[in-house]
Amino acid sequence: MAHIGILTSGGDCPGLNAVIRACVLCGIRRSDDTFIGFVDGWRGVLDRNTIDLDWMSVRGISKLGGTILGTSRTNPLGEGGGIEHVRTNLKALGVDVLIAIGGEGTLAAAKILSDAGIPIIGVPKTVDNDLSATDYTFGFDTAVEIATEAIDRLKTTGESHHRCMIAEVMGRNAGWIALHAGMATSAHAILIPEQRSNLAEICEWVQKPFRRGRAPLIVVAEGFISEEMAQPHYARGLDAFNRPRFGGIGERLAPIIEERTGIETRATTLGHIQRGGVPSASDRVLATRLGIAAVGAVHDRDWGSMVAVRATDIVRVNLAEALDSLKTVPQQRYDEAAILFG
Ligand SMILES: Nc1ncnc2c1ncn2[C@@H]1O[C@H](COP(=O)(O)OP(=O)(O)O)[C@@H](O)[C@H]1O
Ligand SMILES: O=P(O)(O)OC[C@H]1O[C@](O)(COP(=O)(O)O)[C@@H](O)[C@@H]1O
Ligand SMILES: [Mg+2]
Repeated sequence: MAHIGILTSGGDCPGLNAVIRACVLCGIRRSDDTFIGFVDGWRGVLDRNTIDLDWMSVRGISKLGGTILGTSRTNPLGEGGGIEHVRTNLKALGVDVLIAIGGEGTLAAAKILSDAGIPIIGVPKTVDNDLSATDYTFGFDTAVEIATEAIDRLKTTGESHHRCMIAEVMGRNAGWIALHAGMATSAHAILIPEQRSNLAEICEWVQKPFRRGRAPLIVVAEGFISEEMAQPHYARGLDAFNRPRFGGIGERLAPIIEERTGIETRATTLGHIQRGGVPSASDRVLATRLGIAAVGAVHDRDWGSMVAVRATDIVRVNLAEALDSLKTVPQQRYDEAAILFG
């Protein structure tokens, strides 16, 4: 029997609640574990702001988007925090082990705390699917579904008006959402951060389908950098961790494409819509399996590990392995998609 703390941190994504539910139900059934949830990620750890998580409080939440615990991008090691502060607060609350559900930022902080002797198990989450050591993260499938549905809609209005439509999707420095949603919607070009296409070839990919009587469709990832650009487009400054807040590359490209090709062009940024709403069935399943596996890791006292998916299996990896490098779109996956551009 263990007293387990759970937190969700970083950008939210569909499936977080399914992990929380699976952890709590599995822990209670398996070993009479007790649970508390930290409110708003690491912020709740620093402030000792918690809620009790029992059987009733997780009832029916698998299908809910967002996170019942709230989230934030608080740095537990930043101002007002620190390793000893975290250790003291967990001890005061009687927490034996912390399950941290987050992306590369959250898990980087978890790794530092774990190296300092604080028992932590990581669960990977992000719509961006950019975490190493796991084939997929929950939230990604739902984000791709939402983006695909939205882009299908952009296509019908684009076709009616004989316009070029640009759909901008999330993903930070990885092009996974763009690659998958772009392929699913038969985009005429998919622009991703991993590939520095130039404006001349982008315009060619727009003009070719237009000549065939089609409305050109471009799917662009928010972190895309064309050959002509010195850095990714961002106009909303930096976040608390000095990373650019992306968004707006589609709007930036639209007038350039319109001017060069003479084809009327409109851009739509899908933004946070991609992260909201109910998780897909497959994300619920993945999240539930990861939650069950996290409790397994707790009882094996496998501190500093992260549960992950490899093919169809749930495995455990070291947090260090997960943080080794960003998982970006490999050349072969891009080349495969690019055969159908234009
Ligand atoms: N390298 C790091 N070391 C320690 N803490 C980090 C690191 N990167 C990010 N964090 C903290 O974790 C928070 C969540 O990370 P973020 O990247 O925003 O979300 P995610 O966990 O979804 O990747 C950040 O706001 C920051 O405070
Ligand atoms: O919600 P915010 O703070 O505006 O951040 C937007 C960023 O969060 C994401 O949606 C998800 O990123 P994380 O998984 O790292 O939180 C990115 O695709 C996007 O660039
Ligand atoms: Mg992140």
